[in-house]
Amino acid sequence: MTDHPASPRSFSASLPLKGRIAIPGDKSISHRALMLSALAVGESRVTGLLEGHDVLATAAAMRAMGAGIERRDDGEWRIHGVGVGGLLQPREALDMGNSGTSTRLLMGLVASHPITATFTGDASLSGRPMGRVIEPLSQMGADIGASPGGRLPLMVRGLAPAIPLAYRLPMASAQVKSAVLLAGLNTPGITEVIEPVPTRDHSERMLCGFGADLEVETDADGTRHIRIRGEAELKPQTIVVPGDPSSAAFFIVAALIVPGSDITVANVGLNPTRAGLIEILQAMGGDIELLDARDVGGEPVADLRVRHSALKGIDVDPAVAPSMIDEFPILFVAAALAEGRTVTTGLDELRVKESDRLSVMATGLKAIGARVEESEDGLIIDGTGGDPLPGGATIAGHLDHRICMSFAIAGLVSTTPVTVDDMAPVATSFPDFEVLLAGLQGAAGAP
Ligand SMILES: O=C(O)C1=C[C@@H](OP(=O)(O)O)[C@@H](O)[C@H](O)C1
Ligand SMILES: C=C(OP(=O)(O)O)C(=O)O
Repeated sequence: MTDHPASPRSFSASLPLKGRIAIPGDKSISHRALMLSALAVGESRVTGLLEGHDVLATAAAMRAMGAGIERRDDGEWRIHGVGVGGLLQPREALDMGNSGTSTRLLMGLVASHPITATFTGDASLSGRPMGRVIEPLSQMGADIGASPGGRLPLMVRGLAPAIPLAYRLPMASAQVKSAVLLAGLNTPGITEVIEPVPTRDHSERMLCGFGADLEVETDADGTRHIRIRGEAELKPQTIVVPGDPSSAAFFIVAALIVPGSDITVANVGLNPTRAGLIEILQAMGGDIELLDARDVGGEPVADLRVRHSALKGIDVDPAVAPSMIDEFPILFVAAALAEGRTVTTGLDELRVKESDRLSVMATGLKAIGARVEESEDGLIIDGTGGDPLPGGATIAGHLDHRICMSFAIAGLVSTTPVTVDDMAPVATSFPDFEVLLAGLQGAAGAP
């Protein structure tokens, strides 16, 4: 992803979206399935793995550290783990591409193994702060040399045995939590993460599934204490990865705002630590019906029927933010079409994603005629009440897949087409995005 030819695309006013699509595998769960399988003793099998560039970067890194990872023709992945403590010294730098999750979680794994690894990434990832993981991992004994500002490229020299730590998260970050827990896997004794604000819990769920000794205690005020006993032996698993709610979000919002739409989005993961967007869109008046609620691979899943709706602006409670942190760009598009004002606050974490998502969304939405004001930690948006946006601008995607997809959807409700300067980054999380979109548009035109 570092250097690629740009793929500009224009998106224009759409016919109603109709039909049914299945959402590909969850990115967060896919990363963890590969990492934990690579640390189990024996062969794990994973189906539904997201085959986006971010997850493939994790697969390549785990291979470079000794795991056997292959994809069969039927789409199942087979992973031969090396056992906790068994990671090998990679011969070359680990190229993390655009992926913050790969970088931060793998830094955690390397930190408690007797190996040294260099991490590199694309221009977006090289601008993101790694100090948040460097700090706790250094306290556990890892020696980390980073570029100025705690950025990539950086080198982690692990320490084995590492020093167990009790670490209180200074920001709501599942990546930091997971980095410390993964370092704790090969650390003698108990490593504890204290989490004042709950974030996605896929690491905890999957570590338990692989047989790690992990317990969670919740204080009366909601603070979670997650304790893992190290030097664990992980048992290989068969994993089915549920669909990614963060990918589903683009089609859910698209159906809500494109007049006449009625779609079913199948296989959507609804882990409560990820499902905040559904709650907010329903509170805005979105017609979203949950069908066939079930359990897939230890995670709640349902099919969602979504129909065009007259949305109303809302004050989004910042407490919901961690459970929809990647969905704000597309929520801002929904808000731009709603009637009245939407106010978001407490979103400073959005400034350190693949791009500064507050500033990039504010600039782009203004360019296509939305009424938006940027504050220090959120956006204030006055919607059109369902009228189309003027559109007619070229949007810089800043190597941020979620920005690119958000403006693609905005184009569907714009009078003049919206051009995204480069859709290539979408392949990091959702390679089939445009194919699925075309399918829903095609179904509308079908007899
Ligand atoms: O742990 C994870 O898989 C992720 C955690 C979140 O990041 P932070 O931990 O930085 O909030 C999220 O934005 C990212 O897309 C995936
Ligand atoms: C923030 C994201 O991912 P990462 O941090 O893994 O790059 C995302 O997918 O929106």
